[in-house]
Amino acid sequence: MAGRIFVAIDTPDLARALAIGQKLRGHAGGLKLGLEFFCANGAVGVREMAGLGLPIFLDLKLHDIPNTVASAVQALHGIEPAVLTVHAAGGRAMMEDAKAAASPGTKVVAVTVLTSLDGDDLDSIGVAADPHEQVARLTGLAREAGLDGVVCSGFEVAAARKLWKDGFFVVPGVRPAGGAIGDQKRVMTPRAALDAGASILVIGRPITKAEDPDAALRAIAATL
Ligand SMILES: O=c1ccn([C@@H]2O[C@H](COP(=O)(O)O)[C@@H](O)[C@H]2O)c(=O)[nH]1
Repeated sequence: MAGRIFVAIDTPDLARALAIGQKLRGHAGGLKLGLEFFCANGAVGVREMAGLGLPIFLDLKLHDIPNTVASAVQALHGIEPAVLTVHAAGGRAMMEDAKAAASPGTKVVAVTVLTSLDGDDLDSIGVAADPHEQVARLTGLAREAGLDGVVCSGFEVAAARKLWKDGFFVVPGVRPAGGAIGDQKRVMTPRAALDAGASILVIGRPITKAEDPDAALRAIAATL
């Protein structure tokens, strides 16, 4: 079950990222690298992390006009991550072009509603739907665009999977029972998120900020 945990290595420091990745390589299902890491280290840093031998999830959350996103995805061909994110709010054409530009071995998944947002946040940016409705809407759009799956919270994943039985569902906003939530708002435990239908879990700080990240990962895996 630990193989379904992708650890978010959110640091601009390549040496630190490599050190954490090295500690986790025996138990993590993969490593997720985001904007913080990519802005500091680029493709060269991603290749170094890939050298640890774990699948790489490149969480760039691309969101721009279709041509720009497709060109950015094309520019990643030397990396070929296992998973790449775009924002579903970029629209159907953007998602179609992102998928068409990706390497065949890369799953392209769409972020629906960030797990750091709740209904009030959606309201404040002019989205009348609640997170549940908005995730369902964007999941349908991502499916129509030919993507491989979506990113959503554990609260929406069961309904999203009903809409897309063979979709790939990435669930961040995951915390062990009683763990600090930080900036996340729609949070679920790892066990509950898998039971609800997550394909993989993304977990960052509860593991990377622990004194012993591998022990923290194994403790979470033991709850699955
Ligand atoms: O809706 C989303 C999409 C992506 N993320 C990313 O997942 C990790 C979560 O890290 P934690 O430390 O476990 O909170 C982080 O890299 C986010 O960029 C997300 O949280 N929610």
